[in-house]
Amino acid sequence: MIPVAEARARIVAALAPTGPENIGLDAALGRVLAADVAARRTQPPVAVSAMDGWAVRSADGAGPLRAIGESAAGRGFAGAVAPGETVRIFTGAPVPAGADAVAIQEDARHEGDLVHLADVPGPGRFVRPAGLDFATGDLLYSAPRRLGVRDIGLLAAADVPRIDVHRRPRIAVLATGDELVPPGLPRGPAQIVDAARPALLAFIEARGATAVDLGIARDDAADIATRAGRAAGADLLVTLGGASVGDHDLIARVLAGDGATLDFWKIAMRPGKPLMFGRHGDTPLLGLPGNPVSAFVCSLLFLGPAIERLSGLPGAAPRLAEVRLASPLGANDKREDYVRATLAPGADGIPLAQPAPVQDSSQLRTLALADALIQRPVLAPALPAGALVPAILLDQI
Ligand SMILES: Nc1nc2c(c(=O)[nH]1)N[C@H]1C(S)=C(S)[C@@H](COP(=O)(O)OP(=O)(O)OC[C@H]3O[C@@H](n4cnc5c(N)ncnc54)[C@H](O)[C@@H]3O)O[C@H]1N2
Ligand code: MOO
Repeated sequence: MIPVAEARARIVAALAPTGPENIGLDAALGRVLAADVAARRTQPPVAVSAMDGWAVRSADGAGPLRAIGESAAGRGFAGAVAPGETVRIFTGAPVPAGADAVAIQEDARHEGDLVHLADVPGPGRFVRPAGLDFATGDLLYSAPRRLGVRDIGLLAAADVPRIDVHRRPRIAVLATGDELVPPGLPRGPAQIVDAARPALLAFIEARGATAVDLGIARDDAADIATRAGRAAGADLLVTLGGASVGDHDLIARVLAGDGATLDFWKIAMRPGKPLMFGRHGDTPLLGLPGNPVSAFVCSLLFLGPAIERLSGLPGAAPRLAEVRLASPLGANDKREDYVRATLAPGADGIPLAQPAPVQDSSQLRTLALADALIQRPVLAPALPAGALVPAILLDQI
């Protein structure tokens, strides 16, 4: 059994980022930049007003000033403002030559051609200078970076309609087990519903990769090998189940006979001990345990970073937050433990974590209703209620 951090490091080190592709901004959300991006324009392109009011020369004082025209957004005033003059101006409109400030209309009285100011703006007041946000050639982003909603806005503003991003990783998923039947189909009395594969497919899509569903293989060497063969060309093959040592746990044996090599098999973690990693032909292979909670926790701790790495990012461990135990926890053994817990608001702002009383790795309900996974390091001592512990928050997952 190797430690969790070492397993993750070995997985990430064995994977290389996918190559670049050029895509439109409309498809950019969640994608990872493969090249730096510079602004292709200056924003704002000229000095513009931040308010509706009057463009003035601040040195003119309260006036009265003579109104000589109008500057609207997208349609500036062609002339210049001479001493004693003003131009009606609106938010986003170019500040005319000669003017150096804007008086907001609430502070101005307009009678015929004459404008009186109740409050005289200082130089630059309510003027957005050219390039306030960015200028042509400014480096906006260094690759790699996963693009969020705000990034789409900035790229659009910078007139960058297309970008180079890493190709979406293609992750092939193969479930195994004679007992598995997809949801909604007829089942024999000892059969169960395949729950881990739909969850895994959803996890992959949620992480910005493309899931390639290879279905459910029977506990049969030929079926497993045939289906695994269809993963050729994928960036990663993820198997589900059959990872342990039982007579019907065939993944390691079948794939080894089919040209797979294993880098490691079994990690010091609960749930998720029988995790395996290696290669099947040219395709990296991640073997997840079949217990659905184990499969999810392994996805979170290893597949997530693997997808990140394939996407061009570093492949970091999930972030840990601090929570406070609502009840005591026993001492831990040699396996790093991830304990399902619900969270309640704590008096001091630190959430109070209540571990589920039973932590069996078959129980999807306690997983779905959990708010956090408390991390228990190897050989952690027993802890009383009130102790602070690290946890992965599940609210975004
Ligand atoms: N003698 C030992 N037995 C087991 C060990 C061990 O070290 N020695 N490890 C245990 C641990 S820990 C785990 S985790 C499981 C992992 O086993 P497998 O990866 O071989 O998974 P299966 O045997 O195929 O299935 C385990 C369990 O999960 C159910 N399952 C499988 N796939 C799905 C699915 N897609 N959806 C829902 N449920 C699924 C399956 O029916 C089994 O109940 O091994 C322990 N045994
Ligand atoms: O690791 Mo298994 O995942 O303990 O049930």
